[in-house]
Amino acid sequence: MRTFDYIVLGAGSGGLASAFRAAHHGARVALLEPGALGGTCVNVGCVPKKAMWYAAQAAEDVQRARAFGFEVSSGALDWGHFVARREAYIARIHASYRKRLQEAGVALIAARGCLRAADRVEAAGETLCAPHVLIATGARPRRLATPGFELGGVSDDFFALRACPRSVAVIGGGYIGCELAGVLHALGAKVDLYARSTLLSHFDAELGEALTASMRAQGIGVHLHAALPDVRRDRDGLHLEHVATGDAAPYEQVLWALGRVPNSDDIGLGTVPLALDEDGHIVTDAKQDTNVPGVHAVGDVTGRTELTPVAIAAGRRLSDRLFGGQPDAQLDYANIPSVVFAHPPLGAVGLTEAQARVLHGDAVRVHRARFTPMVSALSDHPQQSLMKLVCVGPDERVVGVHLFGVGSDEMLQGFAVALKMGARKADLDATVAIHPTSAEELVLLGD
Ligand SMILES: Cc1cc2nc3c(=O)[nH]c(=O)nc-3n(C[C@H](O)[C@H](O)[C@H](O)COP(=O)(O)OP(=O)(O)OC[C@H]3O[C@@H](n4cnc5c(N)ncnc54)[C@H](O)[C@@H]3O)c2cc1C
Ligand SMILES: NC(=O)c1ccc[n+]([C@@H]2O[C@H](COP(=O)([O-])OP(=O)(O)OC[C@H]3O[C@@H](n4cnc5c(N)ncnc54)[C@H](O)[C@@H]3O)[C@@H](O)[C@H]2O)c1
Repeated sequence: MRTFDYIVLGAGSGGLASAFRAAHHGARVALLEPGALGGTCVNVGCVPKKAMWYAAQAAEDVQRARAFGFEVSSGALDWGHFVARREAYIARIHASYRKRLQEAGVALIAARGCLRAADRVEAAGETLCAPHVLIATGARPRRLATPGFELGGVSDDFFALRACPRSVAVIGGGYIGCELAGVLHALGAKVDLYARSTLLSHFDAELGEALTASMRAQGIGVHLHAALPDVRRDRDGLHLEHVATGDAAPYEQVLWALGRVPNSDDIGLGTVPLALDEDGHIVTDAKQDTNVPGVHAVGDVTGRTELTPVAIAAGRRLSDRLFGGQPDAQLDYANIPSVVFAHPPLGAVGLTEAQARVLHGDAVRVHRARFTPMVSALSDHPQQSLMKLVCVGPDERVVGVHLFGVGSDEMLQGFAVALKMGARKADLDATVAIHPTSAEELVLLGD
């Protein structure tokens, strides 16, 4: 039996970050991973998704260049060529992780881990022992028993595509549904998007409305309040049942994007009774501790804001507390910014207007700007931008920043710092604008 200070299940965003930080503090670490290093984000999430988003942006840039007067033709993307580039980039990330783990002295074990006791993990027939065990096993796409589900694919299958499908039905109006619908449309597929309520219903309602209008203006069929369809294959393609289908039907592909389920069902919870919530997430307290002493969890398996930087930050804080002499280290889950890489992108930090009104009633003041960004005006593109500040109280503390439009993805981070520091609307007003940009609208809302 090998003994360590820390055993980490899962080398995704959270597990890797926590393992590196623990090793930095001098802990002897075992890291267990049956799949590719980097987990969801690197292999079937943020990284290949952003690569496809860049390809889609390039397609839009070609259109724009034509509108500007360049003599360029907009041919289709050689999808296979681009995927080879994308995968080469990912292979470099794998190699870099492998090297860094070696340098840090982390014992990487290419096997699935299974809890046998609070301080014991079995992996590839070997028993490992440590006073602290981290579960960072992530999540996987939700699959339903609905008829014909297997005729469609999930986000993992999207990344396995080697050519652009002619027509696609995307089912699910969350992050992944909106992002992949946008990419597929920009790269030449006819796309219909079906959502059971509105798009991005956890975001400020005006952002979802702006995205819906923008997608429709671009030619994506957006079907809101649609029932979950059954899928049937006919000679001419895939048919959806129980919904009024759009122009792109029948479809060459159906893509399900219905959320994710935690990887908590196959890690030995029969022997170590960790508390789960009703969706199977491992319940953790503010310090990432579970109900079983010595067993901790971070990232998607806990269901607490399923984003890479959140898993990383929680994993690092945990190692700082366990091995770095920082007993109070813990992640503040409030005011986490996030971006949806739609076309155009959108992002938000803090409270939506509706949340602020529930909490603060009449003390809420909203400032917004709707405008045509210069790049759209120059190319006669219908794309609009929307920027919205939600403020509270007589001194108008900024409690929400909501952005839709070109550049939002890169613009939000700095405003998230300001919000976290307690910025007032007057602080934004007192900041001199950078001209000509879209970002300047946020400091000119009072003028
Ligand atoms: C299509 C898509 C796009 C996304 N885009 C973004 C984005 O742009 N920005 C963003 O912030 N987030 C994005 N996310 C979310 C982000 O990928 C996740 O929040 C993040 O990867 C979670 O990290 P994690 O460490 O909890 O889990 P994961 O990264 O999923 O890692 C878990 C690891 O555990 C391993 N494992 C499972 N069971 C065991 C076991 N028993 N023993 C050992 N190892 C095990 C798995 O093989 C996996 O490698 C996206 C997700 C998807 C699906
Ligand atoms: N840019 C980013 O940061 C980014 C990108 C992709 C994913 N992610 C993360 O990954 C998570 C998973 O993404 P996602 O888009 O799969 O989840 P999501 O929670 O964002 O959206 C899921 C969608 O599926 C719908 N849905 C769920 N069950 C359904 C059912 N039975 N019938 C009909 N509709 C149903 C929901 O109403 C929702 O619209 C996100 O929550 C996010 O945290 C982040």
